[in-house]
Amino acid sequence: MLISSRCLLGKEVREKMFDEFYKLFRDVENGVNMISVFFPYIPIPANRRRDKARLKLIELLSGTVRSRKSSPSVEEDVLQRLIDSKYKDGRSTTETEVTGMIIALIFGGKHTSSLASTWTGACLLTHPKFLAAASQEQKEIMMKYKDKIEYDALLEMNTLHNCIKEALRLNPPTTMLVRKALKHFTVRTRQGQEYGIPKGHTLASPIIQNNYLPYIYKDPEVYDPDRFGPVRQEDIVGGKFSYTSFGGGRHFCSGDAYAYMQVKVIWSHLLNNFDLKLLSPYPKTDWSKLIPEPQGNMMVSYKRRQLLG
Ligand code: HEM
Repeated sequence: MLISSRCLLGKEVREKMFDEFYKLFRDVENGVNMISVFFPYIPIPANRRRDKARLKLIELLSGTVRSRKSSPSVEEDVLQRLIDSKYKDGRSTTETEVTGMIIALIFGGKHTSSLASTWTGACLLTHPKFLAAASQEQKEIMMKYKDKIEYDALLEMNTLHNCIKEALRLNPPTTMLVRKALKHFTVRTRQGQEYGIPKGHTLASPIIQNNYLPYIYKDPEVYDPDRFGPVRQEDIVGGKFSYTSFGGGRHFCSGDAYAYMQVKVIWSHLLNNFDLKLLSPYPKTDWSKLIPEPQGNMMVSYKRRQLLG
């Protein structure tokens, strides 16, 4: 959330109202659960808190957007980009639109990225071979970049990238891709069966099943980041929609590069500065959550090494 608040929300939120924003955002998150997907306005306490918090968030962000719009200074963040954006017909974005988009971006990106970090940790700390490979890569890159985690350094972290990607294959934060058929079409399976999809029907594609297909991923249950390495490239060999943790097609996640960046910053810092050990077993998944997360607490012991930048 701290990273998001810097890059997406801007310095006003980060410097003046981070705690308040964070608390309100948590109330919004807690109001988005399985019940609220089916009954979004059912009058339960979580939904009441969610709606109250959303109104307050809008008030906070609108104030920031208004003062930016009337100020000559220009900030370097997503909030500013949205404020300065124009539609094809030349119309500027409104306060309400910018505020809504910022809340949607934080919503789409915060929980997913923090879970990606958690699952990456759970996978790395239970797979010494890949933990060693990721740590070795950090040593080499930090030596090259003189202990600074810079943008270019992050782009070179291919081993860590694949470790994150594989953690997300096994534990995708989004479970389903849902689409409405705008026209009738036919789907043919690998076995040659055909299914007609009538216009107007809703289709759900379960990411968790796509990511475990045995004809695409060798030993799909196994955590094996090397499957994405230059030799095997299982997701590319498997075809266009083989890896769907970030969706696919027109609505492919627009924050995927940013998400990898955030998780790499976190794990690069941890791998370089701490000796970590997972004390609890590899967590089970809590499927009751809209965005499935590790069940219970993950206990990690840490020993600080010499602190790098
Ligand atoms: C590990 C982290 C993330 C995962 C696993 C993830 C996953 C996804 C998935 C599966 C979709 C497609 C949804 C669909 O097709 O129905 C999606 C869309 C989207 N994501 Fe992410 N996401 C992540 C991080 C982020 C971040 C950090 C941002 C922005 C800051 C973001 C912004 C978006 C947006 C705006 C869309 C909608 C794109 C569209 O409809 O055109 N995501 N994401």
